[in-house]
Amino acid sequence: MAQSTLNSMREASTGTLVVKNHLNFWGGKRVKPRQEANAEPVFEPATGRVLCQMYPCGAEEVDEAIKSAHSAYLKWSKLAGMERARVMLEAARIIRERRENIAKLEVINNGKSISEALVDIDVSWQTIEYYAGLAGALAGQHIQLPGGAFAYTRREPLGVCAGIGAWNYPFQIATWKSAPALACGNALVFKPSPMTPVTAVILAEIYKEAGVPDGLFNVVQGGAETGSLLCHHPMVAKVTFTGSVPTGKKVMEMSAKTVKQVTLELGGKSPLIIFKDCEFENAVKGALMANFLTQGQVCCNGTRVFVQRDIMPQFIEEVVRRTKAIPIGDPLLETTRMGALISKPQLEKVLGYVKEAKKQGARVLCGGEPYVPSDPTLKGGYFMSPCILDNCTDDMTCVKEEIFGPVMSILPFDTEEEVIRRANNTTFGLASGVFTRDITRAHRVAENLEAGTCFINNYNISPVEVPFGGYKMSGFGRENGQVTLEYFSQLKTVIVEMGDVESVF
Ligand SMILES: NC(=O)c1ccc[n+]([C@@H]2O[C@H](COP(=O)([O-])OP(=O)(O)OC[C@H]3O[C@@H](n4cnc5c(N)ncnc54)[C@H](O)[C@@H]3O)[C@@H](O)[C@H]2O)c1
Ligand SMILES: C[N+](C)(C)CCCC=O
Repeated sequence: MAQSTLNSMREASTGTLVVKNHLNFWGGKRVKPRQEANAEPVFEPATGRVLCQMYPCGAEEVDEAIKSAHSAYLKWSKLAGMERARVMLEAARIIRERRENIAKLEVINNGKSISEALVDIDVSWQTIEYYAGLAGALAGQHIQLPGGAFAYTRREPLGVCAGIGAWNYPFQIATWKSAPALACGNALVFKPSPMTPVTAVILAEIYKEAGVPDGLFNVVQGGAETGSLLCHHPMVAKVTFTGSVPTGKKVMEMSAKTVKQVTLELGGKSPLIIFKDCEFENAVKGALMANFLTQGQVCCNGTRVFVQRDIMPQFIEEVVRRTKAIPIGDPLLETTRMGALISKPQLEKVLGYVKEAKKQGARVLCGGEPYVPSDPTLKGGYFMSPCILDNCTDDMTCVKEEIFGPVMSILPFDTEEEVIRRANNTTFGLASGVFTRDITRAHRVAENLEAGTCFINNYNISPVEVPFGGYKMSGFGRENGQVTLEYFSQLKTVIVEMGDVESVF
């Protein structure tokens, strides 16, 4: 089934695909929506055309998906780690084999360029492969106690977990959540963003084809209401959420009612600090990587670019020159480097931020305008030209708020002490970056920045082996890396007496 859906992608081009298959998945198969009344159109960002309809799941459907997950969990959790690993490795292999077609479908639904989507799909199978490798290594401790008694700990799964995803990395988010969850012996019910419903169900089909029990990875479609049903459900042990800060707060509040564990991967307004002793060419490339991937719709983007005053003129000249040269257009073309934003409202919101920045005194050095590609198919797409703002100050809205679009704000600084204070002056704390040739300074700055990640002399790379997550209001818990196993498992202590019970009674 997965293969036949994906096979149709070979011929698909921008503006041609219509998705008609059911997008819910539980009990090991696609499930017809129960009610078609609340259908929401899903758009192809590059054309503005309707790609499919999304039918939100109601309480009965969510309950069915969770019960299906629970019965799969009872079987899956009894397998040895190595047995789970074998199935997961097969899923990773299938994704790798079908990477082009999955990436194409992702592009059509999300609007990002195919060159980026291919990387996202590669990161996805690597994530599953990585956690498959760790599944067999899950282990407890043995603790010797007096009189021959001893204790041991068991690392056990949590049960049924719920995943709620954002729209910027639809397939990758589903794998970042499912791979560690499944490796630890859990089942997952995943709700993608209502704007990007089409690729999570492909992942569900691939897991099934690889041999997971029916119900182990399920997809329920919907928006806030469906998400809140997951957060309230008594059979859900944990919610792993990726999205905005306001929604994250609600997820935490709802989950508290039944004391569910929560992981929150939220937004950011990350600082990127460029010292005058940097390797200049790399710093400019780093600033572009920090701002313009996925049309700037990246949680960890370094959108506050602090540049040491001495190199400001050269930096501006070069970063603007390169930004103006970014090829915008049909995201399925290999030469395109910037596709379309996710939706018309998102495009308008981002353009609104640029307008507001100008009103507050920022200067637009390039971009910040709607962009209409010459290809007539793309006339209704949600494109804009990547924007660089200077003359910015720390109190401007464009410098304080997460824009989630291709808008870089440049801020001059003089000293290290000053820039660290200003970089930390935010409620967010997802990521940060520093470019310098001074190794001592690099580590000192990394230590002092209040963020879950600090990139030194690069930006926005995320190897699956390293933990990713926020400080402050950017959330808590981690994805990727070994540590994430701790967020998808719980520790049981078993105490064993080898002698007689010494009773005080
Ligand atoms: N830290 C990370 O790893 C990371 C990654 C990607 C995106 N993000 C953040 O996500 C945001 C953009 O994504 P978005 O617009 O999809 O975010 P969002 O908060 O609007 O939605 C995220 C998800 O939550 C669901 N949702 C909305 N209301 C809900 C409710 N009341 N209960 C339960 N679920 C609910 C949505 O349907 C969607 O699936 C940005 O702030 C970005 O920084 C963070
Ligand atoms: C893969 N990146 C670029 C590090 C993005 C991770 C997910 C954030 O939105």
